[in-house]
Amino acid sequence: MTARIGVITFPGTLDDIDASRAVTTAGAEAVSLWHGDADLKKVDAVVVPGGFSYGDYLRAGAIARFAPVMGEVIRAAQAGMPVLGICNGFQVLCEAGLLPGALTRNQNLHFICRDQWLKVESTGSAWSSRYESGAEILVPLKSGEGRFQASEAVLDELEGDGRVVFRYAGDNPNGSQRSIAGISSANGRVVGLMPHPEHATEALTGPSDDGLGIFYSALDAIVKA
Ligand SMILES: NC(=O)CC[C@H](N)C(=O)O
Repeated sequence: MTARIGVITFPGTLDDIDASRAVTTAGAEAVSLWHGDADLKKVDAVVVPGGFSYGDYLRAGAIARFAPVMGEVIRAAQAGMPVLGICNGFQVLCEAGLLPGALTRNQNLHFICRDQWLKVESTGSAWSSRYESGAEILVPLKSGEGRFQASEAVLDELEGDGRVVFRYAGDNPNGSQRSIAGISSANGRVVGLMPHPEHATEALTGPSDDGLGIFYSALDAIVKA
C-alpha cells in the first residue's frame, strides 16, 4: 500500500508545495495537513516544511508550535511516527520540544541563500537510512536563523548517541555549534535539518537530486514500523 506522508501548511509556510512534490517523487502519497486542524488524516509520517510560519513573529517557530495540528504531531511522534522538520520546520520541532537545542540568528546576521555541501554523519535515523555513512550531498540552504545552539552537555550527548545526522561540509555557513546541520530524536524517528532536501530532487533543476534519499528513507521506516 502506498505510504501516506502529511505535509503541514501554516500561514507563512512556503515550501509545502516542493515538500509534497518530493514526497510524490519518492513514491509516496502527499497529504495536505492544515495548521488549524487537529487531524493527521491517518498519515504514516509528517513533514513540517520551511518558510516563515506566522511571519516568524516572536521567534521562528515559536507560534507554530502551538497550532492545533502540532498537538497531534507531538502525540504521534511520541508514539514513534517519523517526523521531518525542514528549516522553519526544524525550528518548530525544537520549539515543540521534539528536538533539543535552538536555532538562532546566523552568526553574520545575514540571511544566507546558497547551495551547501552536507556530510551524512548518521544513517541510523528514519530519514537518513538510504544514504551511505560519510556521503556528501549538495542541497540548498536558505535561512536567517540557522545557527544551531545547545549546551555542551546536550551537544556531547547528540554526538555520543549518533544523533548528529547532517553536518556542514567545508566552511560553517552560519556559526552552528560543531557545524551541526541536522539532528535526530533519541529514537531516530524525528529529524530536523536546516538545509532543504525538498529543493534538490532533480538534476535538471539542480543543484542535485541528493535530497531524495531523505524521503526514500522514510518509506523504509514506514514499511519496517
Ligand atoms: N527557509 C526557511 O524555512 C526559513 C526559516 C526561517 N524563517 C529563517 O529565516 O530562518
